[in-house]
Amino acid sequence: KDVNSNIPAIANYFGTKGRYEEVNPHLLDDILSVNKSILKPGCTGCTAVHVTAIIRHGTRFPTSKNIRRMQRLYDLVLNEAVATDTWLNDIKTKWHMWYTDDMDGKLVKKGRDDHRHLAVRLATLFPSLISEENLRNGRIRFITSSKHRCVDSVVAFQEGLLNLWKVAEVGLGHKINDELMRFFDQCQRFIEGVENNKTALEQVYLFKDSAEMKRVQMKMADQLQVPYSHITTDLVEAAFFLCSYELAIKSLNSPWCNLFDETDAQVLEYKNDLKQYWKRGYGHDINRKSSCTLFHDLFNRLDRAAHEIRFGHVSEAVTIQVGHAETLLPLLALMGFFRDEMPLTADNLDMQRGRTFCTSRIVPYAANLVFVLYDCSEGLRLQFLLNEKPLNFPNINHSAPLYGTVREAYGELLHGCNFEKECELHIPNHANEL
Ligand SMILES: O=P(O)(O)O[C@H]1[C@H](OP(=O)(O)O)[C@@H](OP(=O)(O)O)[C@H](O)[C@@H](O)[C@H]1OP(=O)(O)O
Repeated sequence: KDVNSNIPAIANYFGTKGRYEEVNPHLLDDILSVNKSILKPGCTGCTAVHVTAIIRHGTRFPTSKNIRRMQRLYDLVLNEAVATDTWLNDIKTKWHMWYTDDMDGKLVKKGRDDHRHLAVRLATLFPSLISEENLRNGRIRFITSSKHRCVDSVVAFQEGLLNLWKVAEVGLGHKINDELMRFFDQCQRFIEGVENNKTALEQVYLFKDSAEMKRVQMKMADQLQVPYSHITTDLVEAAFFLCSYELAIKSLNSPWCNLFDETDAQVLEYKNDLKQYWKRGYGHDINRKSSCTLFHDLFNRLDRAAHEIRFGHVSEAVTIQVGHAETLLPLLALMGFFRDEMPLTADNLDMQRGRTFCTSRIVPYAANLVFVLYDCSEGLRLQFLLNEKPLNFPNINHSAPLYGTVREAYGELLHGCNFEKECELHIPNHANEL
């Protein structure tokens, strides 16, 4: 059966729990296909001299928080739901709850394949940089978050390269660096002001009580023929996530998907986007300011390559950095990508249907930000690829502008964006404050 026909219509609305294939559907036919024409940075005599790739881990299991919710939903369906439809009967008699608490966000086999295949596609795009020779002579550096799903992803990425070149283990390593890949854990102002501050996600809570969400809850209760009060927003989300995980992990169009149509899915997608916007995106300045460390690290690498190429040799040809959706989103916001005119709020879903801050399109599993530095006849150029597709820097109308133009555009951040200053907690000293 054609694999594409087995994809639920709502698969494009799974937000940060979406498959990479939904963002790049051509990969469903050929997982290793690349489009080299995107690399023509619109100039002559260009040679790629450095690549930095900041990559989200691959497909993972649900976190324990969501596994518990899924178990509660499954129990409710088994004990209370009246099965009239075939799909509901399938949930009650054929499907079983196979997720267990110990899975807690760990990488799944599909997630390892996500990174193995991404490694091969990037090596195909940049054969002179992501090469066996550069791997052997230590010109490819691997950095990861300490979380198991990220460590397992970077190992899978390396396996993809070793398999491609039919090379036995060459003692590859990776450096764990949470200061870079989990910067949000070390930013006091973020921890106090957002992570541990319920009011920071007020719009998410308001949306949970919105008419749009109530409609989805009541529809689900009606389909299951259970009292409205038994279907909370958490259980609605658990059903939505079950559909997303069954597709992402097992490529199945699960019976759970029948609970939602595209209108319902757009409501649940917006709820997730509200969470990401207010916790990782433009909602609070500190969200993006906490990524200053990663921003400066990126441009320090690019600057070093730009300096070294003048002497004909770039010491670090490739940097592979593996993190989380919450690593990529704040950096994208700091650099001005996907900024809507209007903030995302609980009451403006209808006006935000065409929003640019849409995590389903930006950060699926294995999402990746790739920065390519070219040495061209007219100077150095920088190209940005998001999920293997070119994306212009904000307010720069060129697919690979001069590197100096990009540095100028980010001049204020390059000369500022001091992590310590941005993240320190301002403890009012009453004597001075008076
Ligand atoms: O809703 P869950 O518990 O899955 O949220 C996870 C994050 O998953 P996401 O919301 O991005 O789908 C997870 O991000 P990931 O990129 O590592 O998958 C994050 O690490 C984890 O802490 C949960 O985020 P939260 O903000 O703590 O809910």
